Amino acid sequence: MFLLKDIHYKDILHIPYLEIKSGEITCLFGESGSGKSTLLRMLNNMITPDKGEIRYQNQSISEYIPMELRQEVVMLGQEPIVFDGTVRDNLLKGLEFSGKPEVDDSSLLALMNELKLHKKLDEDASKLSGGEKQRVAFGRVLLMGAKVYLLDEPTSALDEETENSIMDFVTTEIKKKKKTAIMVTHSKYVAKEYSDTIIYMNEIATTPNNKVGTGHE
Ligand SMILES: Nc1ncnc2c1ncn2[C@@H]1O[C@H](COP(=O)(O)OP(=O)(O)OP(=O)(O)O)[C@@H](O)[C@H]1O
Repeated sequence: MFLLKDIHYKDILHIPYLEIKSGEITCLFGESGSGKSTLLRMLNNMITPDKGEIRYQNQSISEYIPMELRQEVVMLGQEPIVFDGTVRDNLLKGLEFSGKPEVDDSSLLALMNELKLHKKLDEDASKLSGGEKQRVAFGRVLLMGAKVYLLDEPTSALDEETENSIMDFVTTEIKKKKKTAIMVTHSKYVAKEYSDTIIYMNEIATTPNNKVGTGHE
């Protein structure tokens, strides 16, 4: 689904060659500062490499209209974005931005239940805890029905039990709907339990602190 060739970005990341498969859940694993978020942001053209080519579905990513690409390859960033308004407003925001029809309250409540978000739809989203905000942002992204989900530490603010329960739900949904996910995680357990492929940054990339082929663990 993605093919990267000889990518250079500042002195942060150099990736000689990388393929990411369609229909899989791929985890990016590596030490802090190894360029995981940078790589993720390249995949929906939020960052453009200085050199090299990224292909998405056999076409250079630079040939896509960025806004259209980002609706198909949707990003859930490390810091959850919360808009002014209620939990409902926040869940529906992605659909609103992409011009898609709204979803009724019962579907929103069913999604919230799966995300272990036991809050009212009319609740002020700014009053939610960090972990709750993260799940509202996750819900918003899931509702968008994208082809590819770029998930940057989507469960970092959650306790282990909630994290596992949400990962169970999300990965089942992604597989059922034949979507693709590329996820950054610091959890070895999450990477091993929920991914089809683990990409170790120290094996695919060179950074100032890092050489290709140094192996992992
Ligand atoms: N726009 C930028 N300009 C300059 N340096 C940047 C920029 N974005 C990221 N960096 C640097 O690039 C390196 C990689 O950052 P990145 O956020 O991709 O790492 P990461 O592996 O996701 O880290 P973490 O696990 O801590 O989130 C870091 O040293 C960071 O400071």
